[in-house]
Amino acid sequence: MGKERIERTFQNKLLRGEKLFIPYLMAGDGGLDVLDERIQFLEKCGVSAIELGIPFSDPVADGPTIQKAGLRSLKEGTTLTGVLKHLKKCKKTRTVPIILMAYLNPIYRYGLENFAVDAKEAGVDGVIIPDVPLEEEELVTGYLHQHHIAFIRLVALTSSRDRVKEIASRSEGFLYAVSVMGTTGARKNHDSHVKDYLEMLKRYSSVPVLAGFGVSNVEQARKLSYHCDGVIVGSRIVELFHEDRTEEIKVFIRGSIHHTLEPSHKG
Ligand SMILES: O=P(O)(O)OC[C@@H](O)[C@@H](O)c1c[nH]c2ccccc12
Repeated sequence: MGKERIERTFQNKLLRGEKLFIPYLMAGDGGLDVLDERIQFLEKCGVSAIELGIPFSDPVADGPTIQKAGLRSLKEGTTLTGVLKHLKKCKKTRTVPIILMAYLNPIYRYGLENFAVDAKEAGVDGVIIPDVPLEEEELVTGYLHQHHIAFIRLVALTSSRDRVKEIASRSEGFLYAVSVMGTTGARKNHDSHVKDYLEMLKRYSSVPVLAGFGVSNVEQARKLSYHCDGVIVGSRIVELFHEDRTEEIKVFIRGSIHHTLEPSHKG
């Protein structure tokens, strides 16, 4: 359960020579009824974990695709409470680790301690709260740790080396390497210095490093994964589910994970 489950699952895949792939889903996009079916589909595709977003009215880090999905989900009446209840109901049939992604506001309103208790009960293994900076993280990490939930940290291309070292030394589950400047959303390509950034993170981090933001095809996933442990894909997956193009999701995931001739190097 929790942090250990994420780390064990990832380690097993890496040892088999697979790259990691974490798709992002907006909970409640298409209604909560389709959530379980989508999770099961992604499990069958061989994903390493699923990042499940809680819709929020003011998603500062999100680009247009995820913003729109959030609005659709809010229209369906999705709440954090509803998502946790749903996850709890379907807990037994799931095998893949679940990482909840929420802005601080809904969690704060829920109550930090209640959130940790209920998330644990619902089978949540890790949490990403992008608007909690390093300096404030103790606000949430105490409760999360009590319930063995991983607090997944993000680093940005603009983070200073000292900050990167500090974040990497605290990281648990995996380290989320934000690989573009700006908001979430598909991009044509990544800056050439991203590979140096990923390799630097690999040197400092004791947990797997995954690159996210702007990854929208197999070629990009492979290129980035070559320099780290895998990728996180949001906007493209959200779009393909919305358009019912599930076959393309399968091709994207399978093509991204089974390609490791060389393992990423660790210093
Ligand atoms: O959509 P992209 O560019 O593929 O990026 C992943 C991203 O969507 C997902 O991890 C995410 C969605 N909302 C976020 C907010 C902050 C950090 C990460 C996220």
